[in-house]
Amino acid sequence: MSHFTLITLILSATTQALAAIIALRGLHLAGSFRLSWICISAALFLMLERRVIPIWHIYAGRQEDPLNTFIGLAVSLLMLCGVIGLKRLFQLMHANEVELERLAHTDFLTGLNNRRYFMKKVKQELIRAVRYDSAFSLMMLDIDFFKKVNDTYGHHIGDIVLQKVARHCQKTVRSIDIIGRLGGEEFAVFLPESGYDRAYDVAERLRSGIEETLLECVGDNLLHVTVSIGLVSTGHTGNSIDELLDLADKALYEAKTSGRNRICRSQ
Ligand SMILES: Nc1nc2c(ncn2[C@@H]2O[C@H](COP(=O)(O)OP(=O)(O)OP(=O)(O)O)[C@@H](O)[C@H]2O)c(=O)[nH]1
Repeated sequence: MSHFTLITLILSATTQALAAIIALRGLHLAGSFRLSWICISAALFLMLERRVIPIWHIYAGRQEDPLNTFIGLAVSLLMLCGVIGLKRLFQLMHANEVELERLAHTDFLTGLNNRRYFMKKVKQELIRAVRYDSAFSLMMLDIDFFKKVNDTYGHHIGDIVLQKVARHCQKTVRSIDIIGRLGGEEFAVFLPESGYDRAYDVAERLRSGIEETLLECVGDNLLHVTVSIGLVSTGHTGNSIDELLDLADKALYEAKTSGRNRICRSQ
């Protein structure tokens, strides 16, 4: 190996090792992959250039040529960087997958389950409820005169109201309850192991809690909203999720037409 090749290799190896260290501190997927690949290729190249350097010779004290010792150490370092880089790459890929899955299930504005995922989870719960003949309830909740909020304060404030109502719902229900944003200003909550009385209590806590809460989102002005709720409870055990939502929607419509800020039950 000529002096020129050697110096070029040393410089390139040092640069790559430094770049790999930077990469390990949070570089994105493609960068991490490229750097690991470069480190490992550089290490292999160095090994082949010296006709395969047995690294363990260095540690066993059998390597006498100082150049070989140096290249052996460079190979070890590059290999190490490459392996750590690969490990980081797999971690990033896994984190990306988890994040993509989360995004596919989540409503971007409120952080609740989106409609599709809500339906999927409720379908599973329904199968369980039918099998064990257990009680359940489903409620649909809609913010009253929400168009007026948007028209008066703007869409941005409307979004904040949606987020605050979503947070209130999340805080009020149990962790086993399934809550989702069906779209617009409409939310749904599925309550496993809950017959009408228990579900009505929860619905009333949601309704009164939102009515009493003054939303601090319009500068110094406090905003006040109410919700209407349609409730369907067991007795409809044989129904599909679509049929249940339809029943809850009809009850919600009744709550809207009979004055809003109230709970109506599906008959
Ligand atoms: N800020 C905001 N507004 C939304 C969003 N999605 C839907 N809306 C608005 O929600 C409003 C819904 O209005 P309507 O369906 O007339 O219902 P409403 O005014 O709440 O009246 P009632 O339901 O009958 O009490 C519309 O103005 C939509 O533009 C959203 O993500 N953000």
